[in-house]
Amino acid sequence: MTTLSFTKGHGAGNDFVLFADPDGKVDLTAAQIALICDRHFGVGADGVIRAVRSSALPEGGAVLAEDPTAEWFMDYHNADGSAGEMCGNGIRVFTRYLLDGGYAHLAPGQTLPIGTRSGVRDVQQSGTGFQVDLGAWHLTGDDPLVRAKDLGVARPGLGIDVGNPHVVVALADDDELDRVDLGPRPVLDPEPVNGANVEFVVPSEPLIVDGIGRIRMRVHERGSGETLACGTGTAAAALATRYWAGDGAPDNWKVRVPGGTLGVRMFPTEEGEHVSLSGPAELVYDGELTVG
Ligand SMILES: N[C@@H](CCC[C@H](N)C(=O)O)C(=O)O
Repeated sequence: MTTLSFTKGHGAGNDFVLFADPDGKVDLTAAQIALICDRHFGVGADGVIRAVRSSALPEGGAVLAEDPTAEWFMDYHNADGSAGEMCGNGIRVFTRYLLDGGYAHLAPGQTLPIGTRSGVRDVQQSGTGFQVDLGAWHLTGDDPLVRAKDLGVARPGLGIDVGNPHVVVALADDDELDRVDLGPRPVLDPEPVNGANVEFVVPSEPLIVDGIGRIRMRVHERGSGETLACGTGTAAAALATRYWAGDGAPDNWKVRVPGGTLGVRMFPTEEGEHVSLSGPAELVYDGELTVG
């Protein structure tokens, strides 16, 4: 039996169980993680985040080679126990957890480098929440047809990688977005080799206000099902909408999701265009759980 002190947190309703394991001694199985995330038999969450020192993990070697100051690694697992490369809401909540727990410090204007399975990600304060540079993005070329319950005919998807894989589908209007049933996992044809998170988007009316693009989005996350928000998914959705909109489309976006609104910004760097995500990060309560 392992007893863990945990904290429950969320970013725009995308919720996580977080615990500290600085020296990498707690190795939960996929079944244990799935039980913790179960909303009836466990704490209930979209994922589990372990705060572990990069130096205590095999994956941490690459992280420390990229940035020797990336002391902390966000060890993220989905609700079914599968490992995720990156979590855009999770990393903001993780930052709040590190700061409130005294594991790290972040002065205004500074950045906190955090290790993830998709590399080092820099986080900084933004209003009452945080902004994370998700790094360089790319079209994957995996553009499957997507079938979802109550949506009628299959729709074309656009594959986008922002550190983890996404397929974005444009819907006609709010009625379609409200109608689609994301309980069952959408069927992708062909299925990308590593699976994908699937985002459904509609443009707001008007699409652009004061130079900022606006869309609504719902998501079915790989390994977690429908969630109230997906940070990397909002970045993929904004990138896809800008791609479809063509020349003159803005680089700043507001993405409305069932759990709130997140900001997305695209900006040039020496290694190509990066995309950043900003939004809230809340810690809700502390508890103790025993896993057998
Ligand atoms: N909720 C996350 C994404 C979590 C990982 C995802 N389900 C995957 O398997 O890639 C976010 O906020 O980005």
